[in-house]
Amino acid sequence: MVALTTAIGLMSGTSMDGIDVAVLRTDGEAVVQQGPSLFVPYDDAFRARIEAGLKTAKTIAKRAERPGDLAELERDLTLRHAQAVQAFRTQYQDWRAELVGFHGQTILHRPGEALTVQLGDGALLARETGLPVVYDMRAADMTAGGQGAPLVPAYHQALANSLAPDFRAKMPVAFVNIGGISNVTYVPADGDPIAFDSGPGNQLIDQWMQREGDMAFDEDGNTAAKGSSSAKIVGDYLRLPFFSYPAPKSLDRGDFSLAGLEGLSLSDGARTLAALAAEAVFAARNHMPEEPELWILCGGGRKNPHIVGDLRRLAGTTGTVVVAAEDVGLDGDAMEAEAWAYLAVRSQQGLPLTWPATTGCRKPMPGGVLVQP
Ligand SMILES: Nc1ncnc2c1ncn2[C@@H]1O[C@H](COP(=O)(O)OP(=O)(O)OP(=O)(O)O)[C@@H](O)[C@H]1O
Ligand SMILES: CC(=O)N[C@H]1[C@@H]2OC[C@@H](O2)[C@@H](O)[C@@H]1O[C@H](C)C(=O)O
Repeated sequence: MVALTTAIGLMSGTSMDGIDVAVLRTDGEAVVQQGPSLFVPYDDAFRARIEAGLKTAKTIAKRAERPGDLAELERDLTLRHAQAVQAFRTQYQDWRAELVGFHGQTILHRPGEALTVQLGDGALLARETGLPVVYDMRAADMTAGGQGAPLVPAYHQALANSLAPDFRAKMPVAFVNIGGISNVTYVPADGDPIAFDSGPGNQLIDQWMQREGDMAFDEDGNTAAKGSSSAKIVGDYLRLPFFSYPAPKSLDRGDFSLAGLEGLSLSDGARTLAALAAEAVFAARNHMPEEPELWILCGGGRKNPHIVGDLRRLAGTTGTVVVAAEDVGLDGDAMEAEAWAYLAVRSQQGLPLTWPATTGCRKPMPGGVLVQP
């Protein structure tokens, strides 16, 4: 009989809006059973501390350095994750977790310098929760020449293989995570997935709404609904060198900016950036060997009807179909946290987390650091 591990996954993404918690029971190969999930938001003050931490992090030259108040921020962030685990276990007592997969918070990502920094103290989390913790899952990939991101493709591949027969018949499929940054995973019928970061997701929209409208994000695309998009500005973004770099490739949060939108109204800016998010995802097909038959959307951007509508229109021009994760029986909010649970189990078993075609590593790479409580 296959041994199953029940693992909790914890993700604090580039949107810096809070902690996603999910639980999974798996053998590290096929997904066996997804459990419940929980989102624990950060308060505004803590979010502002992370934002400030991103600036401080720019001075980091070696990944263990914690200049300024980053050590204190790392401790507080870890304690918040411990509280999130506690809240989750109290709410879902039937799911007795044996392991935690801890992503932490990326504060710096410079793949060209083999430098990626995630705040998150695995040993402290293990002590606080009393559970073994796997963390620091990006570093090993970088030592093997990889981008250190994205890591979710291993899980996307397992999900693709567990789709209902109707959807499996649609291989190749592309999973699209529209978070702060968007990343795509192309899963062929046979062979390893191809993956890379595809461009800005919600991050520029969020920055625009915060700067111009004093709102955290464009909820349900309500602001964009009053505006129209500028094809010229979208085109200018798409001509930036990133889009023609070969895959695999990955992005840091600071790699795209709002420069170029000056003078636009709040609603025109929101609409233009939604169009950009959709075009950037669609442009990912330029790096795929075949047209995916199905695009499966996850992450917060699937709730912006303009991003989804534009992507549907674009996909329609190639006869391909766009669905939300929920349409194929998956949870588009919990998927990243689930992935961290899945990757933790793979890490514990010494299985690869990344492949040459997902991050550019020289050979399939295991990764992650296991700490006992
Ligand atoms: N109802 C909604 N309408 C429009 N946009 C939404 C909605 N809900 C969430 N979003 C967008 O989704 C973002 C959060 O997405 P998500 O949680 O997938 O990001 P993340 O996991 O932090 O990012 P990443 O995957 O890059 O690490 C929010 O910042 C917001 O821009
Ligand atoms: C360095 C880092 O944290 N990258 C994140 C970020 O957010 C989306 C995209 O950029 C992806 O590369 C990655 O997260 C996902 C979850 C991943 O590693 O698969």
